[in-house]
Amino acid sequence: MSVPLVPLSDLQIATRKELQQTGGCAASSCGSKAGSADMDPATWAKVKDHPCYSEEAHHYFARMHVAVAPACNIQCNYCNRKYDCANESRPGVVSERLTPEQAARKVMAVASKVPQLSVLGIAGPGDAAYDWRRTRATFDLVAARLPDVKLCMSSNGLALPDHVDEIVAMNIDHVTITINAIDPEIGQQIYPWIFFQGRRRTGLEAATILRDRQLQGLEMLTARGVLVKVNSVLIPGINDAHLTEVNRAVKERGAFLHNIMPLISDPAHGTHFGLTGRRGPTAAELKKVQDSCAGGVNLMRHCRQCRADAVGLLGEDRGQEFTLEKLPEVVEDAPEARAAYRDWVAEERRDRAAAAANAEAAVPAPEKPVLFAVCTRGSGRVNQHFGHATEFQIYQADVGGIRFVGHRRADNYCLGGQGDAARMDEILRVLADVPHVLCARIGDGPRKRLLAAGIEAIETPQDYIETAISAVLSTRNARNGRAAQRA
Ligand SMILES: C[S@@+](CC[C@H](N)C(=O)[O-])C[C@H]1O[C@@H](n2cnc3c(N)ncnc32)[C@H](O)[C@@H]1O
Ligand code: SF4
Ligand code: SF4
Repeated sequence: MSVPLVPLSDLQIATRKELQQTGGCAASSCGSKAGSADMDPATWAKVKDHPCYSEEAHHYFARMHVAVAPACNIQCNYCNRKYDCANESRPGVVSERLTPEQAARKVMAVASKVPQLSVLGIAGPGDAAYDWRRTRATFDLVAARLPDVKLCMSSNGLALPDHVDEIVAMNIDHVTITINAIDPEIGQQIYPWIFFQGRRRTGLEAATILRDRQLQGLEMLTARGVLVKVNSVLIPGINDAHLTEVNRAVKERGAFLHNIMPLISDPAHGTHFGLTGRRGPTAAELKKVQDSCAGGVNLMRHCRQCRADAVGLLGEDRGQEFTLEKLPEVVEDAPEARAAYRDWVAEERRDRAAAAANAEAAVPAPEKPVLFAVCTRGSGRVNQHFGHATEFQIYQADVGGIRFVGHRRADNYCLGGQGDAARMDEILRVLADVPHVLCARIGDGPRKRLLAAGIEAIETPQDYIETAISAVLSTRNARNGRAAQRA
Protein backbone atom coordinates (compact mmCIF):
# COMPACT_ATOMS: atom_id res chain seq x y z
CA MET A 1 0.00 0.00 0.00
CA SER A 2 1.55 3.33 -0.86
CA VAL A 3 0.31 6.86 -0.47
CA PRO A 4 -1.10 8.31 -3.68
CA LEU A 5 1.26 10.43 -5.69
CA VAL A 6 0.58 14.12 -5.85
CA PRO A 7 -1.05 15.03 -9.17
CA LEU A 8 1.79 15.88 -11.50
CA SER A 9 1.79 17.18 -15.00
CA ASP A 10 1.55 14.47 -17.63
CA LEU A 11 5.21 14.78 -18.40
CA GLN A 12 6.15 14.35 -14.78
CA ILE A 13 3.90 11.37 -14.24
CA ALA A 14 5.48 9.76 -17.23
CA THR A 15 8.90 10.65 -16.06
CA ARG A 16 8.54 9.43 -12.48
CA LYS A 17 7.06 6.17 -13.54
CA GLU A 18 9.55 5.66 -16.31
CA LEU A 19 12.29 6.32 -13.83
CA GLN A 20 11.33 3.22 -11.96
CA GLN A 21 12.24 1.22 -15.05
CA THR A 22 15.92 1.87 -15.01
CA GLY A 23 16.86 -1.73 -15.32
CA GLY A 24 20.13 -3.25 -16.19
CA CYS A 25 22.01 -3.41 -12.92
CA ALA A 26 25.58 -4.28 -13.61
CA ALA A 27 26.49 -7.44 -11.76
CA SER A 28 28.35 -5.38 -9.20
CA SER A 29 25.52 -2.97 -8.65
CA CYS A 30 23.21 -2.66 -5.69
CA GLY A 31 23.81 -6.16 -4.42
CA SER A 32 21.16 -7.28 -6.87
CA LYS A 33 21.67 -11.00 -6.53
CA ALA A 34 23.61 -10.33 -3.47
CA GLY A 35 23.63 -11.94 -0.22
CA SER A 36 26.48 -12.82 1.99
CA ALA A 37 28.44 -14.24 -0.93
CA ASP A 38 29.78 -10.99 -2.34
CA MET A 39 30.95 -9.20 0.80
CA ASP A 40 33.01 -9.79 3.89
CA PRO A 41 31.13 -11.21 6.91
CA ALA A 42 31.47 -8.03 9.02
CA THR A 43 29.94 -5.88 6.29
CA TRP A 44 27.23 -8.43 5.55
CA ALA A 45 26.33 -8.44 9.26
CA LYS A 46 25.80 -4.69 9.05
CA VAL A 47 23.69 -4.67 5.90
CA LYS A 48 21.80 -7.95 5.94
CA ASP A 49 18.79 -6.46 7.74
CA HIS A 50 18.96 -3.01 6.14
CA PRO A 51 16.47 -2.67 3.28
CA CYS A 52 18.31 0.27 1.68
CA TYR A 53 21.89 -0.97 1.96
CA SER A 54 21.07 -4.43 0.58
CA GLU A 55 18.67 -4.99 -2.30
CA GLU A 56 18.20 -8.56 -1.11
CA ALA A 57 17.21 -7.36 2.37
CA HIS A 58 14.50 -5.11 0.97
CA HIS A 59 12.34 -8.13 0.24
CA TYR A 60 12.18 -8.88 3.96
CA PHE A 61 12.87 -5.85 6.12
CA ALA A 62 11.10 -2.58 6.79
CA ARG A 63 12.40 0.84 7.76
CA MET A 64 10.70 3.78 9.32
CA HIS A 65 11.53 7.48 9.37
CA VAL A 66 10.53 9.77 12.22
CA ALA A 67 10.10 13.46 11.46
CA VAL A 68 11.96 14.97 14.40
CA ALA A 69 14.53 17.15 12.61
CA PRO A 70 12.77 20.02 10.79
CA ALA A 71 15.65 22.54 10.80
CA CYS A 72 18.10 22.78 7.93
CA ASN A 73 21.28 24.80 7.48
CA ILE A 74 21.32 25.05 3.69
CA GLN A 75 18.89 25.60 0.85
CA CYS A 76 18.76 23.22 -2.11
CA ASN A 77 17.00 24.48 -5.20
CA TYR A 78 14.96 21.26 -5.38
CA CYS A 79 13.67 21.15 -1.81
CA ASN A 80 10.48 22.48 -0.26
CA ARG A 81 9.61 20.91 3.06
CA LYS A 82 5.97 20.39 4.06
CA TYR A 83 4.93 19.51 7.59
CA ASP A 84 1.23 18.66 7.32
CA CYS A 85 0.96 16.85 4.04
CA ALA A 86 -0.57 13.37 3.78
CA ASN A 87 -0.73 12.96 0.04
CA GLU A 88 2.64 13.77 -1.52
CA SER A 89 5.12 10.95 -1.85
CA ARG A 90 8.53 12.62 -1.96
CA PRO A 91 11.42 13.42 0.38
CA GLY A 92 11.00 16.34 2.78
CA VAL A 93 7.26 15.85 3.22
CA VAL A 94 5.59 14.70 6.46
CA SER A 95 2.12 14.55 8.03
CA GLU A 96 3.20 15.82 11.43
CA ARG A 97 6.35 16.82 13.26
CA LEU A 98 7.23 14.84 16.38
CA THR A 99 9.13 15.50 19.56
CA PRO A 100 11.78 12.90 20.43
CA GLU A 101 9.47 11.41 23.06
CA GLN A 102 6.56 11.16 20.61
CA ALA A 103 8.88 9.68 18.01
CA ALA A 104 10.14 7.02 20.42
CA ARG A 105 6.53 6.11 21.26
CA LYS A 106 5.76 5.84 17.55
CA VAL A 107 8.77 3.60 16.94
CA MET A 108 7.66 1.35 19.81
CA ALA A 109 4.15 1.18 18.36
CA VAL A 110 5.42 0.28 14.90
CA ALA A 111 7.92 -2.24 16.24
CA SER A 112 5.17 -4.00 18.17
CA LYS A 113 2.96 -4.28 15.05
CA VAL A 114 5.50 -4.69 12.24
CA PRO A 115 7.98 -7.48 12.99
CA GLN A 116 9.81 -6.68 9.75
CA LEU A 117 11.00 -3.39 11.26
CA SER A 118 14.78 -3.37 11.45
CA VAL A 119 15.86 0.25 10.88
CA LEU A 120 14.94 3.63 12.30
CA GLY A 121 16.10 6.47 10.06
CA ILE A 122 16.03 10.20 10.56
CA ALA A 123 15.80 11.89 7.16
CA GLY A 124 14.74 15.32 8.32
CA PRO A 125 12.36 16.57 7.06
CA GLY A 126 15.29 19.00 7.48
CA ASP A 127 18.79 17.88 8.40
CA ALA A 128 19.49 15.23 11.04
CA ALA A 129 23.06 16.42 11.71
CA TYR A 130 22.15 20.12 11.94
CA ASP A 131 19.10 19.45 14.14
CA TRP A 132 21.38 17.24 16.19
CA ARG A 133 19.89 17.79 19.66
CA ARG A 134 16.56 16.30 18.55
CA THR A 135 18.20 13.58 16.47
CA ARG A 136 20.41 12.48 19.35
CA ALA A 137 17.57 12.58 21.91
CA THR A 138 15.40 10.42 19.65
CA PHE A 139 18.13 7.87 18.98
CA ASP A 140 19.02 7.70 22.69
CA LEU A 141 15.42 6.95 23.65
CA VAL A 142 14.98 4.33 20.95
CA ALA A 143 18.35 2.65 21.54
CA ALA A 144 17.46 2.25 25.22
CA ARG A 145 14.03 0.75 24.45
CA LEU A 146 14.67 -1.18 21.23
CA PRO A 147 18.32 -2.23 21.11
CA ASP A 148 17.74 -4.55 18.14
CA VAL A 149 16.61 -1.73 15.81
CA LYS A 150 19.44 -0.23 13.75
CA LEU A 151 19.92 3.53 13.66
CA CYS A 152 20.43 5.38 10.40
CA MET A 153 20.53 9.09 9.49
CA SER A 154 20.92 11.34 6.50
CA SER A 155 22.48 14.75 6.15
CA ASN A 156 23.64 17.31 3.64
CA GLY A 157 27.02 16.97 5.38
CA LEU A 158 27.63 20.54 6.47
CA ALA A 159 27.28 19.85 10.22
CA LEU A 160 28.39 16.22 10.02
CA PRO A 161 32.08 16.50 11.00
CA ASP A 162 31.03 18.02 14.34
CA HIS A 163 29.16 14.87 15.36
CA VAL A 164 31.28 11.97 14.14
CA ASP A 165 32.50 10.95 17.61
CA GLU A 166 28.95 10.83 18.93
CA ILE A 167 27.67 9.00 15.86
CA VAL A 168 30.26 6.29 16.39
CA ALA A 169 29.65 6.16 20.16
CA MET A 170 25.90 5.83 19.57
CA ASN A 171 26.38 2.87 17.18
CA ILE A 172 24.85 4.66 14.23
CA ASP A 173 26.27 2.31 11.63
CA HIS A 174 24.65 3.82 8.54
CA VAL A 175 24.92 7.44 7.45
CA THR A 176 23.78 8.97 4.18
CA ILE A 177 25.38 12.16 2.85
CA THR A 178 23.85 13.98 -0.10
CA ILE A 179 26.65 15.10 -2.41
CA ASN A 180 25.47 16.57 -5.69
CA ALA A 181 28.72 18.17 -6.84
CA ILE A 182 32.45 18.12 -6.22
CA ASP A 183 33.04 21.14 -8.42
CA PRO A 184 31.84 24.32 -6.62
CA GLU A 185 31.05 25.95 -9.99
CA ILE A 186 28.37 23.28 -10.34
CA GLY A 187 27.47 23.27 -6.65
CA GLN A 188 26.60 26.95 -6.69
CA GLN A 189 23.87 26.28 -9.25
CA ILE A 190 22.22 23.86 -6.79
CA TYR A 191 22.68 25.64 -3.45
CA PRO A 192 21.66 29.32 -3.28
CA TRP A 193 22.98 29.62 0.28
CA ILE A 194 24.34 27.82 3.31
CA PHE A 195 24.39 28.88 6.95
CA PHE A 196 27.82 28.20 8.46
CA GLN A 197 29.56 29.43 11.60
CA GLY A 198 26.87 32.00 12.30
CA ARG A 199 26.77 33.53 8.82
CA ARG A 200 24.84 33.01 5.62
CA ARG A 201 27.19 32.35 2.67
CA THR A 202 26.40 32.25 -1.02
CA GLY A 203 27.97 31.50 -4.40
CA LEU A 204 31.31 29.78 -4.79
CA GLU A 205 32.21 30.29 -1.15
CA ALA A 206 29.08 28.41 0.00
CA ALA A 207 29.53 25.58 -2.50
CA THR A 208 33.22 25.17 -1.60
CA ILE A 209 32.62 25.05 2.17
CA LEU A 210 29.77 22.57 1.71
CA ARG A 211 31.83 20.31 -0.57
CA ASP A 212 34.80 20.34 1.81
CA ARG A 213 32.66 19.52 4.84
CA GLN A 214 30.85 16.71 2.99
CA LEU A 215 34.10 15.03 1.96
CA GLN A 216 35.60 15.56 5.39
CA GLY A 217 32.58 13.94 7.06
CA LEU A 218 32.71 11.06 4.60
CA GLU A 219 36.40 10.41 5.30
CA MET A 220 35.95 10.66 9.06
CA LEU A 221 33.02 8.24 9.11
CA THR A 222 34.49 5.61 6.82
CA ALA A 223 37.77 5.73 8.78
CA ARG A 224 35.73 4.76 11.85
CA GLY A 225 33.94 1.88 10.13
CA VAL A 226 30.57 3.57 9.55
CA LEU A 227 28.93 2.55 6.27
CA VAL A 228 28.24 5.66 4.21
CA LYS A 229 25.77 5.87 1.38
CA VAL A 230 26.08 8.91 -0.85
CA ASN A 231 22.90 10.31 -2.38
CA SER A 232 23.20 12.41 -5.52
CA VAL A 233 20.21 14.08 -7.15
CA LEU A 234 20.57 13.92 -10.92
CA ILE A 235 19.69 17.37 -12.24
CA PRO A 236 19.71 17.45 -16.05
CA GLY A 237 21.76 20.29 -17.47
CA ILE A 238 23.53 20.89 -14.16
CA ASN A 239 25.29 17.83 -12.76
CA ASP A 240 24.48 15.01 -15.22
CA ALA A 241 27.92 14.94 -16.80
CA HIS A 242 29.56 15.51 -13.42
CA LEU A 243 28.24 12.59 -11.36
CA THR A 244 30.92 10.17 -12.56
CA GLU A 245 33.40 12.54 -10.94
CA VAL A 246 31.33 12.52 -7.75
CA ASN A 247 31.28 8.71 -7.87
CA ARG A 248 35.08 8.62 -8.24
CA ALA A 249 35.65 11.11 -5.42
CA VAL A 250 33.40 9.29 -2.95
CA LYS A 251 34.88 5.92 -3.88
CA GLU A 252 38.35 7.21 -3.01
CA ARG A 253 37.01 8.16 0.41
CA GLY A 254 35.43 4.80 1.15
CA ALA A 255 31.70 5.30 0.39
CA PHE A 256 29.80 1.99 0.46
CA LEU A 257 26.96 2.79 -1.93
CA HIS A 258 26.04 5.54 -4.39
CA ASN A 259 22.35 6.31 -4.82
CA ILE A 260 21.90 8.43 -7.96
CA MET A 261 18.28 9.59 -7.72
CA PRO A 262 16.17 11.47 -10.23
CA LEU A 263 15.29 15.08 -9.52
CA ILE A 264 11.59 15.29 -8.59
CA SER A 265 10.43 18.60 -9.95
CA ASP A 266 6.96 20.00 -10.31
CA PRO A 267 5.70 23.58 -10.08
CA ALA A 268 3.07 22.36 -7.58
CA HIS A 269 5.84 21.49 -5.12
CA GLY A 270 6.95 25.12 -5.00
CA THR A 271 10.68 24.45 -5.33
CA HIS A 272 12.96 26.81 -7.20
CA PHE A 273 13.68 24.20 -9.85
CA GLY A 274 9.99 23.28 -10.14
CA LEU A 275 8.93 26.91 -10.53
CA THR A 276 11.63 27.72 -13.07
CA GLY A 277 10.92 24.72 -15.32
CA ARG A 278 13.94 22.59 -14.49
CA ARG A 279 12.75 19.09 -15.39
CA GLY A 280 13.68 15.74 -13.87
CA PRO A 281 15.65 13.25 -15.99
CA THR A 282 14.05 10.66 -18.24
CA ALA A 283 14.56 6.99 -17.44
CA ALA A 284 17.11 6.74 -20.24
CA GLU A 285 19.04 9.76 -18.94
CA LEU A 286 19.17 8.34 -15.43
CA LYS A 287 20.26 4.92 -16.67
CA LYS A 288 22.98 6.48 -18.82
CA VAL A 289 24.45 8.31 -15.84
CA GLN A 290 24.19 5.26 -13.60
CA ASP A 291 25.83 3.08 -16.24
CA SER A 292 28.62 5.63 -16.69
CA CYS A 293 29.52 4.98 -13.02
CA ALA A 294 30.09 1.24 -13.62
CA GLY A 295 33.22 0.05 -11.88
CA GLY A 296 32.98 2.77 -9.24
CA VAL A 297 31.08 2.69 -5.97
CA ASN A 298 28.23 0.16 -6.11
CA LEU A 299 24.97 1.76 -7.12
CA MET A 300 21.70 1.58 -5.27
CA ARG A 301 18.86 1.10 -7.74
CA HIS A 302 15.97 0.21 -5.47
CA CYS A 303 15.50 3.57 -3.73
CA ARG A 304 11.83 4.67 -3.58
CA GLN A 305 12.58 8.32 -2.64
CA CYS A 306 10.53 8.07 0.52
CA ARG A 307 8.79 10.65 2.64
CA ALA A 308 10.48 11.76 5.85
CA ASP A 309 7.85 9.83 7.84
CA ALA A 310 7.61 6.65 5.74
CA VAL A 311 6.83 3.36 7.52
CA GLY A 312 6.98 -0.19 6.16
CA LEU A 313 8.67 -2.19 3.45
CA LEU A 314 10.14 -0.05 0.67
CA GLY A 315 7.37 0.53 -1.84
CA GLU A 316 4.63 0.50 0.76
CA ASP A 317 3.83 3.32 3.16
CA ARG A 318 1.93 2.48 6.32
CA GLY A 319 2.54 5.91 7.86
CA GLN A 320 -1.16 6.74 8.10
CA GLU A 321 -1.70 3.71 10.38
CA PHE A 322 0.61 5.26 12.96
CA THR A 323 -0.31 8.92 13.23
CA LEU A 324 -0.01 10.54 16.68
CA GLU A 325 -3.72 10.37 17.40
CA LYS A 326 -3.70 6.63 16.74
CA LEU A 327 -0.75 5.88 19.03
CA PRO A 328 -1.54 4.25 22.36
CA GLU A 329 -0.19 6.08 25.43
CA VAL A 330 1.71 3.02 26.57
CA VAL A 331 3.11 0.49 24.14
CA GLU A 332 4.27 -2.97 25.09
CA ASP A 333 7.21 -4.10 23.02
CA ALA A 334 7.13 -7.51 21.34
CA PRO A 335 10.81 -8.33 20.74
CA GLU A 336 10.04 -12.06 20.47
CA ALA A 337 7.98 -11.44 17.33
CA ARG A 338 10.89 -9.60 15.68
CA ALA A 339 13.37 -12.27 16.78
CA ALA A 340 11.09 -15.02 15.44
CA TYR A 341 10.68 -13.12 12.18
CA ARG A 342 14.46 -12.81 11.80
CA ASP A 343 14.90 -16.54 12.40
CA TRP A 344 12.28 -17.18 9.75
CA VAL A 345 14.09 -14.84 7.33
CA ALA A 346 17.38 -16.65 7.91
CA GLU A 347 15.74 -19.94 6.86
CA GLU A 348 13.82 -18.34 4.05
CA ARG A 349 17.02 -16.81 2.68
CA ARG A 350 18.76 -20.18 2.62
CA ASP A 351 15.74 -21.71 0.89
CA ARG A 352 15.43 -18.91 -1.62
CA ALA A 353 19.15 -18.96 -2.46
CA ALA A 354 18.96 -22.72 -3.09
CA ALA A 355 15.75 -22.31 -5.12
CA ALA A 356 17.31 -19.52 -7.18
CA ALA A 357 20.41 -21.60 -7.92
CA ASN A 358 18.22 -24.54 -8.98
CA ALA A 359 16.01 -22.27 -11.06
CA GLU A 360 18.97 -20.82 -12.93
CA ALA A 361 20.48 -24.25 -13.50
CA ALA A 362 17.18 -25.65 -14.77
CA VAL A 363 16.97 -23.58 -17.95
CA PRO A 364 19.52 -22.29 -20.43
CA ALA A 365 19.95 -18.53 -20.14
CA PRO A 366 18.11 -16.64 -22.87
CA GLU A 367 20.40 -15.12 -25.48
CA LYS A 368 18.59 -11.80 -25.31
CA PRO A 369 17.51 -10.32 -21.96
CA VAL A 370 13.89 -11.09 -21.03
CA LEU A 371 12.01 -8.86 -18.58
CA PHE A 372 9.41 -9.95 -16.02
CA ALA A 373 7.09 -7.75 -13.96
CA VAL A 374 6.47 -9.32 -10.58
CA CYS A 375 3.57 -8.59 -8.20
CA THR A 376 4.97 -9.09 -4.72
CA ARG A 377 4.30 -8.04 -1.16
CA GLY A 378 7.83 -9.08 -0.18
CA SER A 379 9.67 -12.23 0.92
CA GLY A 380 11.04 -12.76 -2.59
CA ARG A 381 7.82 -14.48 -3.63
CA VAL A 382 5.07 -13.95 -6.17
CA ASN A 383 2.37 -13.29 -3.61
CA GLN A 384 0.23 -10.35 -4.72
CA HIS A 385 -2.96 -10.07 -6.73
CA PHE A 386 -2.40 -8.18 -9.98
CA GLY A 387 -5.21 -5.76 -9.13
CA HIS A 388 -3.60 -4.78 -5.83
CA ALA A 389 -0.10 -4.03 -7.11
CA THR A 390 0.96 -0.38 -6.86
CA GLU A 391 4.39 -1.21 -8.19
CA PHE A 392 5.91 -4.03 -10.20
CA GLN A 393 9.34 -5.37 -9.37
CA ILE A 394 11.21 -5.83 -12.61
CA TYR A 395 13.46 -8.86 -13.05
CA GLN A 396 15.71 -9.62 -15.96
CA ALA A 397 16.84 -13.06 -17.15
CA ASP A 398 19.94 -13.10 -19.31
CA VAL A 399 23.36 -14.70 -19.53
CA GLY A 400 24.16 -13.25 -16.12
CA GLY A 401 21.25 -15.14 -14.51
CA ILE A 402 17.97 -13.92 -13.04
CA ARG A 403 18.11 -10.67 -11.11
CA PHE A 404 16.21 -7.65 -9.85
CA VAL A 405 16.81 -4.61 -12.07
CA GLY A 406 14.37 -2.00 -10.79
CA HIS A 407 10.74 -1.26 -10.10
CA ARG A 408 7.96 0.57 -11.89
CA ARG A 409 5.11 2.31 -10.21
CA ALA A 410 1.52 2.34 -11.38
CA ASP A 411 -1.63 2.82 -9.36
CA ASN A 412 -3.42 -0.44 -8.49
CA TYR A 413 -5.89 -1.56 -11.16
CA CYS A 414 -8.55 -2.82 -8.77
CA LEU A 415 -10.51 -0.24 -6.78
CA GLY A 416 -13.13 -1.58 -4.37
CA GLY A 417 -13.64 -4.69 -6.48
CA GLN A 418 -13.92 -2.79 -9.77
CA GLY A 419 -11.25 -2.47 -12.46
CA ASP A 420 -10.25 1.06 -13.42
CA ALA A 421 -9.78 1.51 -17.19
CA ALA A 422 -7.55 4.58 -16.95
CA ARG A 423 -5.26 2.81 -14.52
CA MET A 424 -5.07 -0.16 -16.87
CA ASP A 425 -3.98 2.16 -19.70
CA GLU A 426 -1.21 3.44 -17.47
CA ILE A 427 -0.12 -0.08 -16.48
CA LEU A 428 0.05 -1.06 -20.15
CA ARG A 429 2.19 2.00 -20.86
CA VAL A 430 4.51 1.35 -17.93
CA LEU A 431 4.95 -2.34 -18.87
CA ALA A 432 5.12 -1.79 -22.63
CA ASP A 433 8.48 -3.57 -23.01
CA VAL A 434 7.79 -6.37 -20.50
CA PRO A 435 6.41 -9.58 -22.06
CA HIS A 436 5.49 -11.41 -18.83
CA VAL A 437 3.65 -10.45 -15.65
CA LEU A 438 3.84 -12.83 -12.68
CA CYS A 439 1.14 -12.55 -10.04
CA ALA A 440 -0.70 -14.58 -7.42
CA ARG A 441 -4.07 -14.04 -9.14
CA ILE A 442 -5.54 -12.03 -11.99
CA GLY A 443 -9.09 -11.61 -13.29
CA ASP A 444 -10.14 -12.54 -16.83
CA GLY A 445 -10.72 -8.92 -17.86
CA PRO A 446 -7.25 -7.57 -17.07
CA ARG A 447 -5.63 -10.78 -18.33
CA LYS A 448 -7.26 -10.26 -21.74
CA ARG A 449 -6.29 -6.58 -21.86
CA LEU A 450 -2.69 -7.48 -21.09
CA LEU A 451 -2.68 -10.22 -23.70
CA ALA A 452 -4.08 -7.87 -26.34
CA ALA A 453 -1.07 -5.64 -25.62
CA GLY A 454 1.32 -8.59 -26.02
CA ILE A 455 1.82 -9.17 -22.28
CA GLU A 456 1.24 -12.64 -20.88
CA ALA A 457 -0.03 -12.82 -17.27
CA ILE A 458 0.93 -15.95 -15.36
CA GLU A 459 -0.38 -16.99 -11.95
CA THR A 460 2.33 -18.56 -9.79
CA PRO A 461 1.01 -18.04 -6.27
CA GLN A 462 3.66 -18.18 -3.54
CA ASP A 463 6.48 -19.36 -5.81
CA TYR A 464 9.89 -17.85 -5.29
CA ILE A 465 10.38 -15.22 -7.98
CA GLU A 466 13.36 -16.99 -9.56
CA THR A 467 11.51 -20.34 -9.58
CA ALA A 468 8.51 -18.78 -11.30
CA ILE A 469 10.72 -17.06 -13.89
CA SER A 470 12.61 -20.25 -14.62
CA ALA A 471 9.31 -22.09 -15.23
CA VAL A 472 8.16 -19.39 -17.66
CA LEU A 473 11.49 -19.51 -19.49
CA SER A 474 11.19 -23.25 -19.78
CA THR A 475 7.68 -22.96 -21.29
CA ARG A 476 8.94 -20.22 -23.61
CA ASN A 477 11.82 -22.39 -24.78
CA ALA A 478 9.48 -25.31 -25.46
CA ARG A 479 7.08 -23.04 -27.35
CA ASN A 480 9.88 -21.50 -29.39
CA GLY A 481 11.29 -24.97 -30.09
CA ARG A 482 7.92 -26.18 -31.43
CA ALA A 483 7.57 -23.04 -33.54
CA ALA A 484 11.07 -23.58 -34.98
CA GLN A 485 10.21 -27.20 -35.85
CA ARG A 486 7.04 -26.12 -37.63
CA ALA A 487 8.91 -23.46 -39.62
C1 LIG B 1 14.72 15.60 2.49
S1 LIG B 1 16.39 15.17 2.48
C2 LIG B 1 16.74 15.06 4.20
C3 LIG B 1 18.18 14.77 4.53
C4 LIG B 1 19.19 15.88 4.31
N1 LIG B 1 18.71 17.17 4.60
C5 LIG B 1 19.76 15.81 2.90
O1 LIG B 1 19.47 16.67 2.10
O2 LIG B 1 20.50 14.87 2.64
C6 LIG B 1 16.47 13.47 1.95
C7 LIG B 1 16.95 13.27 0.52
O3 LIG B 1 15.96 13.72 -0.36
C8 LIG B 1 16.57 14.36 -1.44
N2 LIG B 1 15.61 15.25 -2.07
C9 LIG B 1 14.96 16.28 -1.52
N3 LIG B 1 14.17 16.89 -2.44
C10 LIG B 1 14.33 16.21 -3.60
C11 LIG B 1 13.80 16.35 -4.91
N4 LIG B 1 12.96 17.32 -5.22
N5 LIG B 1 14.18 15.48 -5.86
C12 LIG B 1 15.04 14.46 -5.56
N6 LIG B 1 15.59 14.30 -4.34
C13 LIG B 1 15.24 15.15 -3.37
C14 LIG B 1 17.74 15.07 -0.79
O4 LIG B 1 18.71 15.43 -1.72
C15 LIG B 1 18.23 14.02 0.16
O5 LIG B 1 19.13 13.15 -0.50
S1 SF4 C 1 19.68 19.80 2.77
FE1 SF4 C 1 17.98 18.35 2.73
S2 SF4 C 1 16.37 19.31 3.94
FE2 SF4 C 1 17.91 20.90 3.54
S3 SF4 C 1 17.16 21.97 1.76
FE3 SF4 C 1 18.50 20.34 1.01
S4 SF4 C 1 17.20 18.55 0.66
FE4 SF4 C 1 16.02 20.02 1.89
S1 SF4 D 1 14.60 7.18 0.42
FE1 SF4 D 1 15.73 5.47 -0.53
S2 SF4 D 1 17.43 5.14 0.87
FE2 SF4 D 1 15.91 6.37 2.01
S3 SF4 D 1 14.59 4.91 3.10
FE3 SF4 D 1 13.63 5.28 1.12
S4 SF4 D 1 14.46 3.66 -0.20
FE4 SF4 D 1 15.81 3.78 1.58
